[in-house]
Amino acid sequence: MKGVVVKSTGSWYLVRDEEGNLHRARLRGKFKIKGLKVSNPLAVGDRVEFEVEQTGEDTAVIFKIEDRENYIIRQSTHKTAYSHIIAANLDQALLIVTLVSPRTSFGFIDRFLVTAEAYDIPATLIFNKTDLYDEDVMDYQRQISHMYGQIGYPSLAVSAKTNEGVEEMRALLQGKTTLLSGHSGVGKSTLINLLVPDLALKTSEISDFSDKGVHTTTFAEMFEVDQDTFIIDTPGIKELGIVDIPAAQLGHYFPEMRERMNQCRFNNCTHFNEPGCAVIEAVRHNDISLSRYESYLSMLHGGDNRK
Ligand SMILES: Nc1nc2c(ncn2[C@@H]2O[C@H](COP(=O)(O)OP(=O)(O)OP(=O)(O)O)[C@@H](O)[C@H]2O)c(=O)[nH]1
Ligand SMILES: [Zn+2]
Repeated sequence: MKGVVVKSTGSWYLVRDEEGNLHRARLRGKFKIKGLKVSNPLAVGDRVEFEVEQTGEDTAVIFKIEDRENYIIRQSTHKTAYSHIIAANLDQALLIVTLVSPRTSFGFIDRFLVTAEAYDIPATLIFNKTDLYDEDVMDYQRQISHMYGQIGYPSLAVSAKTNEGVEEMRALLQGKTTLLSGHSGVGKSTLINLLVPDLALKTSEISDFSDKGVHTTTFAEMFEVDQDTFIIDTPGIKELGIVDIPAAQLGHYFPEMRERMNQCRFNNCTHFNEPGCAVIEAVRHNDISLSRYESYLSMLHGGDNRK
């Protein structure tokens, strides 16, 4: 049978078959990922082949993992330890942000976008809580959306309270597997509740299986919106684990810098204080937004990109 992993603990997995039934499964044999030490060989979103058999707690055995289109990992804070794959086979990532109550910082947004670039996952910004925006904040939101739109990140304004934009958000998700991310308090859970029918039921179905095992940390859960539409939630993960990006490479993950950097005088330009830097020139002329450039500098000098 074929299925998709909807929960991964590293020792056992929950697999949803094509008819929508859940199976608790283990992995047959050892699977290794080249050049990566991971604590879980299989992650939420992985497409697998499995057979059903009764082996103690687990009722299925996974014998094949299909090649991944992409995946995101969470790096361990200790250099020596293993990484954890958060999710695989994502079509897109939506970052939920708010301009009031709480206000999401540009630094946070831009680190998320750099991560999405690094993993090659299209990203969209969702501005939630528009019911709380006054005219000035509305204007500001439109300006920010315009700025991000110009560099290739679409956005959508929604309110989980008034339902404004929620149908458009549903349309964005349609037929795709989408990672939803956002700072605590932006309304991610409220939106997921609006978007996923019978969410409470699905959550309890999934946790029914979890209760059979010892307590294990999971990093992501996948919910079905409809037969070919899925949402991946990452509870407790504020930021995606960013890959280590050398200083000279960081600009590649800012699309508006990437398109200008071959005009810099030095080909190893870090766009900080080098003479003849095309990026700095573009910031001076407002062709690159100052807030994006500030995020870039803060990542460049932050050393540890995860901060
Ligand atoms: N006014 C307004 N309040 C909202 C909206 N969406 C969510 N909220 C409120 O914002 C608060 C946080 O919402 P949650 O859905 O719990 O936020 P979350 O992002 O899941 O946060 P964590 O559970 O901490 O990860 C709750 O009090 C919600 O009722 C909205 O569109 N407008
Ligand atoms: Zn430069």
